[in-house]
Amino acid sequence: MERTLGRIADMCGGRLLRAADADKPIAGVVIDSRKLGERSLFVPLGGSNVDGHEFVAGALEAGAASLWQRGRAGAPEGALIEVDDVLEALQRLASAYLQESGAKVVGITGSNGKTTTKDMVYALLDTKLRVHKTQGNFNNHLGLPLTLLSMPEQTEVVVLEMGMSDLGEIALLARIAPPDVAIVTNIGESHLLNLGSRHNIARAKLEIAAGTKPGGLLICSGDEPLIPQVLEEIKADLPQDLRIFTFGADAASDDYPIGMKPEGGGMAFSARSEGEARFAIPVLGSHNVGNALAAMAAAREFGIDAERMKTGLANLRLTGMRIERLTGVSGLALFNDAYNASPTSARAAIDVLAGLQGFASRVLVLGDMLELGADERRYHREVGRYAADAGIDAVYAYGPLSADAAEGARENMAPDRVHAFTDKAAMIAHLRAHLKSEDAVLFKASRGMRLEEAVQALQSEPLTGENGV
Ligand SMILES: CC(=O)N[C@H]1[C@@H](OP(=O)(O)OP(=O)(O)OC[C@H]2O[C@@H](n3ccc(=O)[nH]c3=O)[C@H](O)[C@@H]2O)O[C@H](CO)[C@@H](O)[C@@H]1O[C@H](C)C(=O)N[C@@H](C)C(=O)N[C@H](CCC(=O)N[C@@H](CCC[C@@H](N)C(=O)O)C(=O)O)C(=O)O
Ligand SMILES: Nc1ncnc2c1ncn2[C@@H]1O[C@H](COP(=O)(O)OP(=O)(O)OP(=O)(O)O)[C@@H](O)[C@H]1O
Ligand SMILES: C[C@@H](N)C(=O)N[C@H](C)C(=O)O
Repeated sequence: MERTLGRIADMCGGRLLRAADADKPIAGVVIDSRKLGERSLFVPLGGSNVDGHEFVAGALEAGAASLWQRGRAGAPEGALIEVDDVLEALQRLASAYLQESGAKVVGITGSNGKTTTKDMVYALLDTKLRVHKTQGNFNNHLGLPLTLLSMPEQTEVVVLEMGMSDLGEIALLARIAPPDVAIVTNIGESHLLNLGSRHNIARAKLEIAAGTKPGGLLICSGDEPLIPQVLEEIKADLPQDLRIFTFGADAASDDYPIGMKPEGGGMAFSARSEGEARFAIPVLGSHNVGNALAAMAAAREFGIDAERMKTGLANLRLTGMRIERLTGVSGLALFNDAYNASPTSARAAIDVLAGLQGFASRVLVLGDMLELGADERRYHREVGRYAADAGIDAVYAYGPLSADAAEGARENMAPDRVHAFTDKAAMIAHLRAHLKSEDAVLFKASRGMRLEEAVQALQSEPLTGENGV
């Protein structure tokens, strides 16, 4: 974003403290003073360690401009814009910049699949349009505005992940960036701790529908009964002429896969919406075919045809740690699905593992699934039982909650095939001593468990058992 400081003051609802700075050229917004340049606008935010205002004087000395919280003492001399609330000013600036750019908005929310679907929508639109997308997981009240402010001026479509962990959060994000196309991937159990019920998760997610532009398109799962139920409850809040397109497993939805099968390390499928065309995605899992159908529906809205869809999906570059296939030095097949976990995504991961062919053993390493609220132990036990019923050959459970997953697995697995740990190093040592190079191991846990550390260990260290190499 390039604007004069005076224009930025107008865009964010602030007051320029020195009129002489009105024509100062600004290129880019930063929230970390260690990354600014002389044409930056520094936005000082509070954090768990320090308040960014402590770095404003240094930013001005470096030639940058800065926001300043109205009423805060000690404002240094320099190119300052005084605002009522720094975070709100950042959000207003981002929204104003989006409106001035004229870019269309694809907003993506859901308990699981936001990042994956974002990457897919980006890959499809990028075959024809100038597209910008959320980097990593920057999907909240701070990440979304920063995504917008990093958007090139000529962007035609911006693809935004919209995350939440409480009611009202998606509504805020949709106010900052009202979607032309809104996607709700699924309603799972993520953040049940705050929301209390899946019904409330659905209400929180469908705030994106209420925030969509009149005549806009809502693309959502047709397999989730809570979605039509909540849409009926909130129909008075929905925009005029909202169009709804559903994707799901069968003909109960507007679109569904035909002839879906694992192929070449990913999935191949046709779609009811695209006739005889065959598509391929370089990632396993029927749930990722569902994500692809949602992404294709969004792309269709922007005139992307089947040939471009084939190209875009084939060239998909998926953000890491989403069933990411890796190989250990021993030749062991590793599937790193350790970015995050909830019961829905854990079951999806187990389905992928159970469907793998050509491996001596299929091993699940399951870490705790966090933020699930009062029923967390039951959810873990049910996932462990699900793994046993799916025919997984061995289950490693890591973390205090995963002890319940181990109990659930033992309901239908030999006890010597189920191992529970609270010490990551001990689990890694046991894995290295008992895995064979012909095995496949899938890792699944919430972000807070940092299970990727076990993936990295098995990727870089040899196996030590009698069959290890
Ligand atoms: C404000 C900020 O920058 N926070 C980040 C910062 O946090 P920390 O508390 O450590 O900051 P400090 O106290 O160190 O510093 C305060 C500020 O001062 C700046 N500063 C510091 C030193 C200096 O010399 N100069 C400086 O200018 C500094 O830059 C600070 O601004 O660092 C953390 C570690 O890197 C970051 O994690 C933290 O970022 C916060 C959490 C954040 O919200 N970041 C967004 C960009 C973001 O989108 N992060 C996503 C995670 C989003 C997420 O969790 N989404 C949920 C759903 C939504 C939940 C919602 N309720 C919520 O609250 O998020 C999901 O399930 O997906 C990400 O990074 O993945
Ligand atoms: N439609 C889906 N149904 C179930 N699980 C899914 C689905 N899509 C992705 N997943 C799984 O959920 C996990 C997270 O995927 P992804 O990062 O794309 O979702 P997200 O919504 O961005 O997650 P988070 O909210 O934790 O950032 C991965 O393990 C992935 O395999
Ligand atoms: C913080 C939120 N984005 C998240 O990832 N929560 C999971 C459950 C975790 O912290 O592990």
